[in-house]
Amino acid sequence: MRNPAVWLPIAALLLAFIVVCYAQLISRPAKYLPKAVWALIILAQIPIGGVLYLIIGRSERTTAEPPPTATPALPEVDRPRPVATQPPAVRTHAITKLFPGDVGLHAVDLTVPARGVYGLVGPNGAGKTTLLSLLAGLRRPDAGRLSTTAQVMLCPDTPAFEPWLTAAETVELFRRLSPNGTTGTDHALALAGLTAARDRRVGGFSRGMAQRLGLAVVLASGAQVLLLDEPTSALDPQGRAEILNLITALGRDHAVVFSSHILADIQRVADTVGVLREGRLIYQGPVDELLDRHTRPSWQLHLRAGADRLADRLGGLDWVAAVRRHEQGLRVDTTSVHAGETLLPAEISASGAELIAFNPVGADLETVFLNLVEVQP
Ligand SMILES: Nc1ncnc2c1ncn2[C@@H]1O[C@H](COP(=O)(O)OP(=O)(O)OP(=O)(O)O)[C@@H](O)[C@H]1O
Repeated sequence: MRNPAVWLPIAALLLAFIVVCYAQLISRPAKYLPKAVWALIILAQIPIGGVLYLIIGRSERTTAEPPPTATPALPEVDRPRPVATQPPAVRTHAITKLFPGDVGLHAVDLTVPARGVYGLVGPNGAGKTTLLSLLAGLRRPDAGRLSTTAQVMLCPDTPAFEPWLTAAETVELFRRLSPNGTTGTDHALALAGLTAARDRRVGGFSRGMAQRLGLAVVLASGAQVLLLDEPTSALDPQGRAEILNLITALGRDHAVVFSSHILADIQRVADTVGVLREGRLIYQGPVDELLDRHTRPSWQLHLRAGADRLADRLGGLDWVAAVRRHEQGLRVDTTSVHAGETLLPAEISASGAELIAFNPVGADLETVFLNLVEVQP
């Protein structure tokens, strides 16, 4: 090896290999570790470090980077509105992921605004979790493309952490893995409502506390796109209200994608909604627009007696769209407000039903969702 004719070409090859690795590191997002750490590994473990980086550490240009860190500002704010002038934070083009039985996702075109809360809804098995895992880069699509302009962080519905770490150590770990960390661990824990549990081991956490810890980790990561898979599913009513307020505030500075079965929560905090059914996105747009477009005039009738008689009578009328029984009486959908206001009282009177109260029903996402999911072919 003392002969320069032997080691010089080898050294030149290794140098060229390192240059190639660094060029890739600069031009692409890195996976699993921050870029600075990969840079050290490439240099310290020639050439194994470079090979390792090229195989597992190099990310596609279109997928999200691992979580960085920054302090999310969380002022008390009104419901956020999407910023139309900024490019979307995430966009998918005909993204497809199929599992045996032709289930999964079929050519979904999702557009998540740069700021605001995007509510993702759909019945069980509609593909919400699959879509979120594709957005987070945890799964590769079978077809289609995904583009993001910002870093993405996913909080699964049942986050799992090392049981022997405390809550503070867990958040601190994620914070330190992020290269530009400025978010205080205690601040993130406080926002997620875990200050009192900061020094408790995570192994003893309830499901609701684990969900809160997942949110604290997401906050400490500083990612700009936050994917929250059913973040309130294990929380009590007070906890739900707290987390919904937090999500609302986060939507001012972040793109938050929030999946839930609790449609009242989505209606409360989301400004954009995407409805998935059997792996297809059947609606995407402002929540208010969805409510306006799909809500029929509806009336709540509180009856002391005669509900069945009245329901039979209304069933055959062409201005009545639907009649549903409930404990206290009937809910009647009409084809127009005018019909409900003028014709319905006359029918109630003619049927002999004993009316206690007659109220118009406000537009609610749950009813619209059920109509969309059941009625659409
Ligand atoms: N790893 C997998 N292997 C096979 N099938 C899968 C896999 N992951 C998801 N699926 C199927 O893909 C479809 C979508 O599942 P997904 O979990 O994304 O739905 P979801 O909308 O999140 O449901 P839920 O509301 O019940 O959580 C389902 O039919 C599911 O059975």
